[in-house]
Amino acid sequence: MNEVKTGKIQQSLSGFYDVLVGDKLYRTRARGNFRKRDVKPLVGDLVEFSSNGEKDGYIRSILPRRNELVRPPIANTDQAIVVTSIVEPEFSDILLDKELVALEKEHISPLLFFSKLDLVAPETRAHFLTKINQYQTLIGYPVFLADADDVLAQLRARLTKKQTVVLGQTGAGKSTLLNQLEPDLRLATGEISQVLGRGKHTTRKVSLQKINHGLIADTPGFSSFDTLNISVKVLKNYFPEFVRVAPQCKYRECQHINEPQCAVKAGVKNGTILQSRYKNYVQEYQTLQQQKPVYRRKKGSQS
Ligand SMILES: Nc1nc2c(ncn2[C@@H]2O[C@H](COP(=O)(O)OP(=O)(O)OP(=O)(O)O)[C@@H](O)[C@H]2O)c(=O)[nH]1
Ligand SMILES: [Zn+2]
Repeated sequence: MNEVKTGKIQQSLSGFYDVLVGDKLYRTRARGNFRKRDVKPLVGDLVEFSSNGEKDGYIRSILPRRNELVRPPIANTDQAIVVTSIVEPEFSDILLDKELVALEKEHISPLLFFSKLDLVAPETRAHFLTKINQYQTLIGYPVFLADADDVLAQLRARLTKKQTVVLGQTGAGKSTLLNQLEPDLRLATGEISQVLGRGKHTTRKVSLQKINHGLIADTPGFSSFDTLNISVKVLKNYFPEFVRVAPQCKYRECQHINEPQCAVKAGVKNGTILQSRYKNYVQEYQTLQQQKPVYRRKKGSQS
């Protein structure tokens, strides 16, 4: 008998989609007519599928997505652990801030995890800690340090009933963290890297794994960040600390660039907004502005 079920795509493998329904996994395909419609099912998608067997089925529809990331390709993510190393690869606030903007745009909550603090001298560590902690105190992002007591328990507690992605530069320590969080996953990541060999991480597939009553996806690392696909006018909306003070700017549409009496610029001056965040905002603003010039229609020019 053909039965319609709803489940979540756990991984996709050459035309097949593994769909999780509770604890059960179904290997499904997308129907021909469905494939023509130009919507490709993504890992994380909630789908309706018909099944007349114990283990297989056909996807009939994708339920509306709450959000969608392009890199990694995944839908319906609640939160992201952004793994950033202090060295090897070297800390870059530009890269971090770009990642954060991409997440804010999709309403995905960032958790910031900093690795390799043990590899630097105490003075360097102290210098970085001041900066890192400001992401929590001045912006509000939860900060986790790889070498802090109890960091794994704290992170693990955050994973319950959530879909989490682990993001970060190649070599930042994503897989290392995941294996510490869930030692059962070690086998899976070990197998994959053996098959693909070193340095072929970019071809690695995204898949959701069960962890502490939630789901987590390790993702291929990146070595640089794509250009943000954002309209220049709304970039400011993805800096939460700007959004909080913006009502105090003189102009309602203040872009926090050249306008007088700007609360964001005042915040940078009095130390309540990180200087580097503002600098990265201005830089990104200019980049986006050059890419997509804003055409303003002159008043009265409509015909
Ligand atoms: N000393 C130290 N080494 C670390 C730490 N975290 C990760 N490493 C090492 O850094 C290297 C890269 O870590 P991975 O976990 O493979 O990094 P990744 O982010 O998964 O990298 P890709 O899969 O290539 O994207 C490994 O040799 C780890 O042992 C840390 O906190 N301290
Ligand atoms: Zn302003």
